[in-house]
Amino acid sequence: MCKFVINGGNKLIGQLRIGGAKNAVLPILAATVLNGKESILYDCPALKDVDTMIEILKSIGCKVSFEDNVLSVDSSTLSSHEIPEHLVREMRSSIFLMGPMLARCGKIKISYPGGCEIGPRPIDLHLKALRELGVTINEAHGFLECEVSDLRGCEIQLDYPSVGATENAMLAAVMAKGATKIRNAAKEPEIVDLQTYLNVTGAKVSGAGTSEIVIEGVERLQKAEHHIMPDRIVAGTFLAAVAITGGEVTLDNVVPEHIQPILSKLKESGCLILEKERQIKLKTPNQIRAVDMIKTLPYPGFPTDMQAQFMALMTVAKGTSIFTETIFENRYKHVSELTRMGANIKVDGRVAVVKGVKRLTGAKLSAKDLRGGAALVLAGLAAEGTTVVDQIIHIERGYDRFDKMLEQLGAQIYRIN
Ligand SMILES: CC(=O)N[C@H]1[C@@H](OP(=O)(O)OP(=O)(O)OC[C@H]2O[C@@H](n3ccc(=O)[nH]c3=O)[C@H](O)[C@@H]2O)O[C@H](CO)[C@@H](O)[C@@H]1O
Ligand SMILES: C=C(OP(=O)(O)O)C(=O)O
Repeated sequence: MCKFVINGGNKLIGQLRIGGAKNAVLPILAATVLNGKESILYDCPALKDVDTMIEILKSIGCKVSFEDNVLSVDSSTLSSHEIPEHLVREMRSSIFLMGPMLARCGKIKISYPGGCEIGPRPIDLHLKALRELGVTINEAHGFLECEVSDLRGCEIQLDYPSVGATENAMLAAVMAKGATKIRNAAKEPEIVDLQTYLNVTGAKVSGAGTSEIVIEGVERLQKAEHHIMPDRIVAGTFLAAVAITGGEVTLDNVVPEHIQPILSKLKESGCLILEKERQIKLKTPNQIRAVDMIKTLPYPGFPTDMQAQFMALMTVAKGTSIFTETIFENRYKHVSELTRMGANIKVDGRVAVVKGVKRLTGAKLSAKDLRGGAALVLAGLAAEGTTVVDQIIHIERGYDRFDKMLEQLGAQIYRIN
């Protein structure tokens, strides 16, 4: 079992380049099935989830190569519509294969997806959208067997702006007969990145980034090259990591507009932020102040994927902060671990009250999920003494060379196999 060992107390100072976004590359990788040709993706992060998606693509006959953050997929050799269960169970994002496989082959057999334990994650909205496009879905023994002879454009009203359901519906509709309109669509920047990739292949998608997306079905798609957008959650995580240590940083390859809700809370906590076109500078004040309300919401609200890391920061802030997690039911698994370091946090249902303490102390901890695990590393960077975080397999689902990037800023962190 791999672990991070962190000797806390070093201020993080320096400059970093942020890589491509996990939540953009995963649906785009699934989308590469659609064109039946080559797709070349630049700035792909080397993540466990990306490896899993590559394994899935290979298992259904695609040719894939991945070197120096350039990923190439040739889906002309696609030969199977059955996605191996052990791979599907490794991550939630395997569900993104549904839309593209139905569009390309008219069928898919897939098990229910796995992923981090952050509360129930139903897929009813995905299935409802696919059914509206004409798909027949049989659910039995933990598997979904889906078939469609002709996908037909339709109007889809999402009951909730689910990121994944919006993307799956877009992917299925790209080659449907006629036009599809998705109402109450999620507005996350990663959906705009998916639209950009799809349109490079010749799809006709518009409206991503707003709550209404329109897809005019096309008959065939071309080969494509695309640069994956920068990871806004990785950027936010490094800003919080620097702030918790009282440091100073310049981040390159970030889109300030994508992380406004995070920047706004960092400013409230006293951090000085300077924004340029694709760069952010952060300087920490002598004492971080508590931010009274952090409520997670769909984009452009405060991202649930930054709740844990921001909570780590608030454990050493002056004053009391209140978190409300509105997206996932059980996304406070980092709390019991932070408490072992001396943090003062009380959870009642979806609300967590964090009273800042003077210092955290190093402890032996376990990462229970991706962002919660990253939050423990952040706390370890600020703590007195040594912190050991095990189960880092969760962290490595979403952070490419997390230890090396932190080390580049002056952290004392070691990865032990
Ligand atoms: C790969 C990826 O992009 N993952 C992100 C995506 O996950 P994901 O696409 O799974 O998140 P959704 O937006 O779908 O989920 C939001 C909420 O809707 C619920 N829901 C979702 C689908 C459904 O069919 N039924 C249903 O009830 C979920 O349980 C959750 O409570 O958005 C989340 C919310 O910003 C992020 O935390 C994840 O990092
Ligand atoms: C929950 C997350 O991802 P996923 O949807 O891939 O599990 C995340 O990125 O924080």
